[in-house]
Amino acid sequence: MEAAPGLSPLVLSLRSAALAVLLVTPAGFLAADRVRRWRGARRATADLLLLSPLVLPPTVLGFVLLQLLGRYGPLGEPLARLGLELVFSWPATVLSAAMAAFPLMYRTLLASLEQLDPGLEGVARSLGAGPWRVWRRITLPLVLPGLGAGLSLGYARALGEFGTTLMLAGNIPGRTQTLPLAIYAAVDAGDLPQAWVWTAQVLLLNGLCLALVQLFLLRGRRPGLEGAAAPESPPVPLPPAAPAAAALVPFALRFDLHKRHGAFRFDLALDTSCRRLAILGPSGAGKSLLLRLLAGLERPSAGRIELNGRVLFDAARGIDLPPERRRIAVMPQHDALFPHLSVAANVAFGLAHLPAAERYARVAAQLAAVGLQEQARKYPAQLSGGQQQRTALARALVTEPDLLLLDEPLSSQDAHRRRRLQQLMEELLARSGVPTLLVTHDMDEAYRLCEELLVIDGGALLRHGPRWEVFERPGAVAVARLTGCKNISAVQRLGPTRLRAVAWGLELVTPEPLEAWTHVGMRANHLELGTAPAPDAVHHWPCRVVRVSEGPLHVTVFVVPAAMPDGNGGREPIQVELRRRRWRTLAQAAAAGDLLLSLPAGSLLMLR
Ligand SMILES: Nc1ncnc2c1ncn2[C@@H]1O[C@H](COP(=O)(O)OP(=O)(O)OP(=O)(O)O)[C@@H](O)[C@H]1O
Repeated sequence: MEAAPGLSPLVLSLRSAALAVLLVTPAGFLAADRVRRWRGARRATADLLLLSPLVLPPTVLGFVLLQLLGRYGPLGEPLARLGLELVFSWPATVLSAAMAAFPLMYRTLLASLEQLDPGLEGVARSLGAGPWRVWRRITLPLVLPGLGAGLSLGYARALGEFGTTLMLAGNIPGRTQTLPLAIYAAVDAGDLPQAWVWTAQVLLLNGLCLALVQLFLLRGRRPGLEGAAAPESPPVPLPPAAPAAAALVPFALRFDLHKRHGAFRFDLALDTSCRRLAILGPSGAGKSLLLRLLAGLERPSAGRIELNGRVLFDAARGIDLPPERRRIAVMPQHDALFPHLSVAANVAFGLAHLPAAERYARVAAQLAAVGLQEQARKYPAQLSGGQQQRTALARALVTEPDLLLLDEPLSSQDAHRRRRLQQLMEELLARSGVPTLLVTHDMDEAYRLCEELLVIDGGALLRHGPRWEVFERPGAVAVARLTGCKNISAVQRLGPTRLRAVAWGLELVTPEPLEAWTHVGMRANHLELGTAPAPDAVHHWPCRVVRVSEGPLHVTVFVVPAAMPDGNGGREPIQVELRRRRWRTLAQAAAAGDLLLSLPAGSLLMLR
């Protein structure tokens, strides 16, 4: 344990600081990785404790350590019995330096870890990577610049440690006299030239460390990967569709999930064999939470998940397969591509278990399927938004998962790109036959891409059924609204099949007895405007236009029944959606007040 007498302060300092940062690196990593997942009081307390060596006077820290580790201290005594005496020996200089370096290492790593896209690690797990591989291939490379900066800062701080070292290790020349102590001793002895020699060494070393910090911080910005984003490439010509082999494999998803997040309760059960299911719901309904629970990225408090007969989770039987064993791929809202890996490496990430030749062939085929062969060597930051989405889709599909979870995959795209990506997605999903759960706010997307709709709100099921049925018979006001019905009114019962729609002051005859219905709805694009009643109209009313909102293709016309006074008596206007061309032919009649509003047969939604 004892250093050979006569070691120079420079060597002693370099050694203590190096051993100190070696000690605090894993500790700082573990602490930062743990604390980044905490919030609130737990987080604040941990931060306070872990950063305290930074703010406590070093002599106070040294004194406390001396009391703990001294020969008669609560830790020193058992150590002494083992023949280990820490105080006033060179290991005490290492410990003192470690106390100084730890908070800087911890803080720098925490900042780096918090800058990581939280979706990356989850996506990597869902692609079959275990926690260790995720750490090695994703987390570590991405926090490497932060780690480098933390090491340099910690080393610089450890080199300069004085107060704690003096208290705990003493100032023993050749054994515990590090550079700061040597400067103090030289000044004390009036040997200023010697003090300057040591000072120059400290300044040089610290300067080097700080230069390294800057270098690492610059590397953290990865200028090499931030080339100009590519312009959107032309539409992808897909080869003729081959029959989807995977579509022949029967699909069955059964779950009954329960989870609480504070006041939010999630209780949802489903049994489906539909290969394309869209999940609709307002913001905060629990859509993303459902995907996280299914993928194993969050643990339900109770329940069961069964996919194609495989039990993925069963709280009662203590089964909880980790995400990498569920064969459920996730594509989150913001594609979560691994920024330090090329397009090809991103796509290959989930194929690590395959021999290189097969992996290469599968990646090449998948890149061709999404039209990205030319971009294989590029990094995500060099791609356009649409290309990034295609890469994320390719990365998920290439693993041939049993289930693909798409969380608003196109929400960040502009309208033009969105339509093209939608088409591509429709083709790819049909061709691959991979069963898909799609979370979306876009009704059109849900209808085009999926066969069944699941409507949820407040963590509970509102409606589940084939898409046409949910659209045509939504049943509940919330479902009608969520599926885009813009005209909804409470009703007043006038007879078994007669009612007044209160919001519009209109009398209506219903196709079925009123029963428990409390509201009616009329979809804007089902209603018709014209100078004569529509041929299949069950109701028509003279109406007056109160406002027109023009889109590039469609026009929303707000009308009120003509009989109503100006200002429509506080009643709501009815929205009618028409193609622009059709509206142009009606403009004159609208100006003359000759318009009729028609409700075609079968268009009245009965709601409760
Ligand atoms: N880790 C968490 N801690 C606390 N609350 C959470 C957590 N995860 C989800 N919640 C709560 O659960 C509810 C559902 O969240 P979720 O993200 O699933 O909504 P969503 O339907 O996907 O909404 P959006 O459409 O806006 O993405 C929200 O009220 C949210 O505050």
